[in-house]
Formats: sequence, structure tokens, C-alpha cells
Amino acid sequence: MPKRAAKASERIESEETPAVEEAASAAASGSGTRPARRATAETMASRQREISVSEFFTKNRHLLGFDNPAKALLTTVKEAVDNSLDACEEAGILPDLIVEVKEVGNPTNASGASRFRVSIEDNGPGIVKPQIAKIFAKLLYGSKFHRLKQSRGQQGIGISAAGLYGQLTTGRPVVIISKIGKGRPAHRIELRIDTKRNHPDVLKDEIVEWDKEHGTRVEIELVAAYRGGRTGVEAYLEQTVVANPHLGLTYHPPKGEVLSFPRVANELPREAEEIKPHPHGVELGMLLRMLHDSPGKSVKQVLIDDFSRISPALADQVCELAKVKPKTSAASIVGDDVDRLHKALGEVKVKAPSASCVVPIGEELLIEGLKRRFKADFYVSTTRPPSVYRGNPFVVEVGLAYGGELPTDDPADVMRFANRVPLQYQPKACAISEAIYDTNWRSYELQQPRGALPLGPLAVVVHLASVWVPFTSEAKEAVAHYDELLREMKLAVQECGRKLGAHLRARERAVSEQKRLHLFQRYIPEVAEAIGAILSKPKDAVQQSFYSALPNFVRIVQEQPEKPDGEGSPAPSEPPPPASGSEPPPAPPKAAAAAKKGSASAKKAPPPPPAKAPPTKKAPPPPPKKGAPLPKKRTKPELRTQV
Ligand SMILES: Nc1ncnc2c1ncn2[C@@H]1O[C@H](COP(=O)(O)OP(=O)(O)OP(=O)(O)O)[C@@H](O)[C@H]1O
Repeated sequence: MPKRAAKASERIESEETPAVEEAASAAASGSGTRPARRATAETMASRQREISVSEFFTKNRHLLGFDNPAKALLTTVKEAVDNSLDACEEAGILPDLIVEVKEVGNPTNASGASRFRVSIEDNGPGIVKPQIAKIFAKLLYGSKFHRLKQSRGQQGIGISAAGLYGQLTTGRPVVIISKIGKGRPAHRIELRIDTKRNHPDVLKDEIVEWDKEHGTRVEIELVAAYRGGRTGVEAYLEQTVVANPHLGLTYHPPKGEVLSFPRVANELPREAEEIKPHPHGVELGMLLRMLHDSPGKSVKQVLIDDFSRISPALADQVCELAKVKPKTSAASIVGDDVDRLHKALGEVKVKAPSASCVVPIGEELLIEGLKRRFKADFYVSTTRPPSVYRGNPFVVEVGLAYGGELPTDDPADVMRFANRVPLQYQPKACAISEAIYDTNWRSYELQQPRGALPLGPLAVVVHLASVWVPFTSEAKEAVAHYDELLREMKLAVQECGRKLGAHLRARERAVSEQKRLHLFQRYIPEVAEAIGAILSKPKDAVQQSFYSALPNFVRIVQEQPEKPDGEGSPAPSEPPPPASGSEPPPAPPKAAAAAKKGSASAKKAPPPPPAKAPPTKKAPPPPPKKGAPLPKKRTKPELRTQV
């Protein structure tokens, strides 16, 4: 052993030996400075046991969106509304929902949290009785997790988690009423979750009168806080109707008037097709599981049966590339063969996934939805073609509303949607926000502080429709940053941004054109008089020639409002009053000089025509600042809302 290494090992030995002895003697005597060894593998093993998913989420309810009373209320409403919409659409029923949030207790603490009863009633297909208990009182139980089909719910945890939160904070059971058809009984069931077993306890089960033909009503009592603003229940419902034009909704808030949102589309969205995984982007572990879960099948058969877009010829090609015999038993495939198959699947040319498995809102309905929420001057939307991330097909669509009653000085109002569900929390963690922040809105004539949202009367809607939305957590608040998703989102935002920019530039041109005409109109009487004098023609005739040569100008004059004193609107031939504004346009040098000196020529100059209407109404609009909101009034018909 080299000298230095030998010395080091001596030092370690000399340091360790007494410590081990000390610990041993301390353990023997039950005292000493070093802690005694308290647990053995055996004692630890006696404490190791399975953790029920309900117990896990009881401790970690923040992971499911129940981390504070206000958010808990929103999440509860959201989970139930999303389920109702999914169920109605799946059953081909136009959804009619009644949402009620009622305060049933006094504020319990300084933060203003109180006891609320939330009820959500739908006209969906209802739930068969034996399933009710498991759906509402067993976490991770649902119909959507194991399939690749676009829906709002995915995980099979949402509504039972809301019930669990209610039970934890109030001790009250979840109450369900469900009826599956005309002439069938309506069941009313009270449920509690046995968290140790993640199992439902039915407290009450009765048949009740219910005037609905079919549907489900869920009632949950919980400690919550009612908040307004962007993250409140009302904002969620308002955004939900934007993305679901076929939804009819009535909302009873705890205070104030009942809100009604009648549907604006009488057709259901097309039903999303259930698909198999696309071979591009499938992960190795998933491929291995698919092969091993298919006993009795050959590799080729699994490729054809369990993936979308793989024909027998393509399956042969994959096997050839991977140097695996097509007839090899799928369940026996291991090691390098799986690696090569996985690689080959990524290399072969496969058709893009079928567009029928994702159902975007559609460009027209997205605009209808925006109109339902905002009174704007200009709307534009785009739906991108389908794309794939990790084998999952998706479509991104974007809608913009600009001008009108949208606030002019605020940052843009951004609405994020995933499978038609509004996302209200965690904007900074969401790929959708990143796509908007990363867009250069200045090139679309809007102001944008560095790294921030664009400013101006703008609302932006981004919708991601996918057979599986990659959320950053089980609370389903933000979309994960997959490159393929980000790229499509940016392209869609840019597409709409370019159209908005073109619209704003056209408006800007129209405004400066109008300003130029107004400037010209101011001098027409003087010029007409001078030309009339030179040509020995009456001033009025010359003036009229000017107006006829400028149809736009004449139209502006004709649009003058009537005078309140009943004098009527000015005739097109009448000289318009001088424009007034903060900076009056300079008078022609000659007339100005004459006026100043009070000379004879100045006296000959015609006096400014009398004002026929309040001057402010005729003033040319000031030139718009770049990015500043433009005036609402338009003069060119072709510049009306581009929808
Ligand atoms: N109102 C309803 N009408 C009909 N079926 C319903 C209704 N609510 C829930 N379900 C059924 O109960 C299942 C479980 O719902 P839950 O909210 O727990 O999970 P999910 O919607 O599947 O997924 P996620 O956890 O992502 O919300 C659903 O998959 C659906 O089959």
C-alpha cells in the first residue's frame, strides 16, 4: 500500500474504533453521547404496510387542489361540473346544469372560511345504483383512466376527492340523487369514505321522488371561502360557457342574483373517437407492458392490434428493422429485442394520428364563445391541425377578442383551457402562459413590457384538446412544458396575432386618412373662395365640386349629428366648421399672417364658418399611439369586425 494511503487508513481506523466501542458500550448501559441504535430491520419491517390512496390524499390534499378554502370550493364545483359535461356528451345529451353554492354556517376563522353546501345537478344519463358508492366514495375509480379518449376527467379521483375533503372538514356525508331513465326510480344515497380501506360506507339508501327524467345531483358540504375574481367560482363558470357553447347553465351564488347562461349552440360537439397509442413517441416501458400483456399473440399482431396506424406491411417493416421475427411470441420478448423494436417504431414513417380522436371547439364556435363573454370590436380564431406528443394526438386552438368594452390599460385577459376546462391556478407554471409570454406582441401593434403580457383591450383564449392532457400535477391546474405542445401553441398564437396586427394597422391607416381629410376640409371654404374669384365662379359651386371629388369626406359631413336646437344637419354643401382639438392645425401662412396684421387681405378672407355641432364631435381623432387602444368608431365599412 502506498505510504500516504496507509496513513489515511490508519487514521480512519484509529478514529472509528473508539466510536464504535463507545456506541456499543452506550447501547449496553443505555446512556452515553452517541445515540443508541433504536430500530432493527425486523422492528422496521413490523411497521411497514400498504398506504391506502385515501389516507395518502387525506395528508396530501393540496396535491388535488384542496390546499385552501377558496380553492377547495372551486375544485369541488369544477370536478362535479366537468363530470356532468363529460357524462352528458358521452350520452349525446345537450347539457343543462344547475349549480348552487349556499352558505350554511358562520365564518369559522379569521380567514373568512365558512361552511358551504355545493350542489350540482345535471340532465345526464344518471349512474346505475351499484356504481354510485364506488364513484363517489372510492379514490381512483372511474371510466376514463384506461382509455385514450378526449374527456375532461382523466384520473378517476376528482369527485371522490371533493367528497373526502367535505368529510374531513365538516364530517358530513356526500349526498347523491341519480335516475337513469323515465319511469325508473330515483335513488338518494348518503356516503362516507372509509379512508383506511379506500372503501365506500353507505349511510342511507332510499328511493325518492325526482321530477327529472334522468340525471345526477351531487351535494357536498365543506369548509370553504367564497371569492370573486379570476380564481373564483363565477369566473370558472363564465369561462366554461366560453369553451362550451352547447352548455345551458344556471348558477345560484351564495349572495346576489341567479345567473343564467343560455346555450348558444344547439349541437353537441362531435364525439371523440377512442384511439390506440400512436407508435411515434411511445415509451419503452409502455411497449414492454403492451407486449407482455398479450399472451398468445405474436409481435407483429400486437403491433397491428394495439397501435394506431400500423398496417401488416408496416408491422413487417418494423420487425425487419428491429431484426425480430414477426412471429415471435410477444410475451417472450426481452432485453435488446425490445430496445430495437422501440427504436424501429420511432424510425418508420407512420401516418399522423386520425383527427377524429380530438375534438376542438372550432374556429366559429370559439368566436361565439368569446362573444358570449366579451363585447369586442374584433374577433379572430384559429384551429391548428392535429399533432402528437408522446404518442398522444392533440390540437391547439387560439381565439382573440380586441377592443370594444375590454379594459384599455390592463394586461391582456388570458384564458387557458384543457379539454374545454378552464385552468385558473398556476398560470406561471403552465406551458400555455409561456407560449403567450414568448410571443412578440409588439410586432402585432401592441405594447408589451419585457417578459410580460401584452397590454391593451385584448382577451386571449388558448385551448388544448388532447386524448391525454399532461398536467403538471393531479390538481390539473397547469399544462406541462412538452416541446411539441409549446411549438403548436406558439404557432397558433402567432397566427391570430398576425391577423390582429393587420387589422390594427388597417385601422391606423384609416384614422390617419380621416385626419388628413379633416385637415383638408378646414381650408375648403377659403380655397373655394380664392379659386372662385380667379375663375369668376360662385364660391358655393367651387366648394360643391370639392365635396363631390371627395366622397368619403362628403359622407363624413353627412354623418354630422342633428343639432339639438332643431336646425337640422348641415347640408353636404355647407362648409364644415373648423376642426377643434388640442392642437389646431396651422392656418395657411398667408391667411394667418393677414389675420395677425389685420390687413385688408385678412379682412377679405372669409370668416370661419359658424359651428353647427359641438366641436369635439367633429374633431379629427388624434393619431393613435403605437399599441394604444384605437377609437371605436370606424368610417370604412371594410374594416368592420373580421370574424
Ligand atoms: N354526473 C355524472 N354522471 C355520470 N357519470 C358520472 C358523473 N360523475 C362521475 N361519473 C362517473 O364517475 C367516474 C369518476 O369520476 P371522477 O370525477 O372521480 O373521475 P374522472 O372524471 O374519471 O377523472 P378526474 O379525476 O380526472 O376528474 C367518471 O369516470 C364517470 O364514469
